[in-house]
Amino acid sequence: MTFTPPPAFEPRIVFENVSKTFRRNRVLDGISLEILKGERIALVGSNGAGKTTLIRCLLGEYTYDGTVSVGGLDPRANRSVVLARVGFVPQIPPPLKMPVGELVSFAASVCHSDPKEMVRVIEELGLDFGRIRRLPFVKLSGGMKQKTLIGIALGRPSDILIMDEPAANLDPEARHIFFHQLAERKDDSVMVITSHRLDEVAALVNRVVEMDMGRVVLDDRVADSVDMTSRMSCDLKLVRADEAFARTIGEWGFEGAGTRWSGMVNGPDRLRFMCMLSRYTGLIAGLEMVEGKEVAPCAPEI
Ligand SMILES: Nc1ncnc2c1ncn2[C@@H]1O[C@H](COP(=O)(O)OP(=O)(O)OP(=O)(O)O)[C@@H](O)[C@H]1O
Repeated sequence: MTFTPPPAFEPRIVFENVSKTFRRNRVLDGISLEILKGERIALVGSNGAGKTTLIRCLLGEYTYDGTVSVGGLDPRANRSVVLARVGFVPQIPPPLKMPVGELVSFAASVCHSDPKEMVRVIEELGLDFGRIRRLPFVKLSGGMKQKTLIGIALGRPSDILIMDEPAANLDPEARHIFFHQLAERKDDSVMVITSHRLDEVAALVNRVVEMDMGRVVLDDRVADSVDMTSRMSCDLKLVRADEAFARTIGEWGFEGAGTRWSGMVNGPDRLRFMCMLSRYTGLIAGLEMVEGKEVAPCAPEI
């Protein structure tokens, strides 16, 4: 079977003075933002800052005041065209009862793409599609749902990729593979990834937009230096053994005992790792981190 994807459109998103009010609650307050081809945006902010609402506006799900343009189109008036070209991983998986196999076929038909490619991404993330394809989507674990939704979003042609807290439920190996998959599509599209923690996504992006109470409070370009596919080999020496540290470093997949520990950290996880280490500053007697491309087991998610 051949698949003819809808014509590509310009990977560009523009918000002009966009406001959104739920009853009397002003959730977006005059947002203006232009996102261009090649930009990978971390949309960060505390709970309730308005990140998901902004995304729902650009997907054409909500009415709003102001103007939103996605690939030159009004997403409200052109929802099906926009959704056919925008890959989306939602924060909360929809409670769908349909079997996983049907969901993938349905999603592929909506965006005129080959379901096999979605299955390939899902399996790359570590799911055995043959075993889950007859299960109702709603019965999958949180991580399995997220892997399925990532597969659907990445396993299709798209000019714009929107991900709302996509890595929250992924196991460590899947996180590493997911970073690889994002690295592959790095340059010619637009990516928006939301998180309430910048350290989670800092290494994946080249621009940070922070929201607070429905406004953009920071818009910064960041150095595009971290190799998303790299891993760092790390050796740690402590001044003394510590039970709490041993537990935490064990959760990162490190091996060792007492005062000596070693393990691998995903390149994009390095900031999170250092944040964790900073809690134990007084204990650290020595630290060596060396970037490499090893394929050894990596540091698990905390
Ligand atoms: N459908 C809705 N009806 C009414 N209020 C809503 C609706 N969706 C969001 N809100 C409110 O809008 C505000 C912003 O919510 P939003 O989900 O956009 O924040 P967020 O930045 O994505 O937060 P989080 O990091 O917790 O996901 C919150 O006060 C929320 O209660």
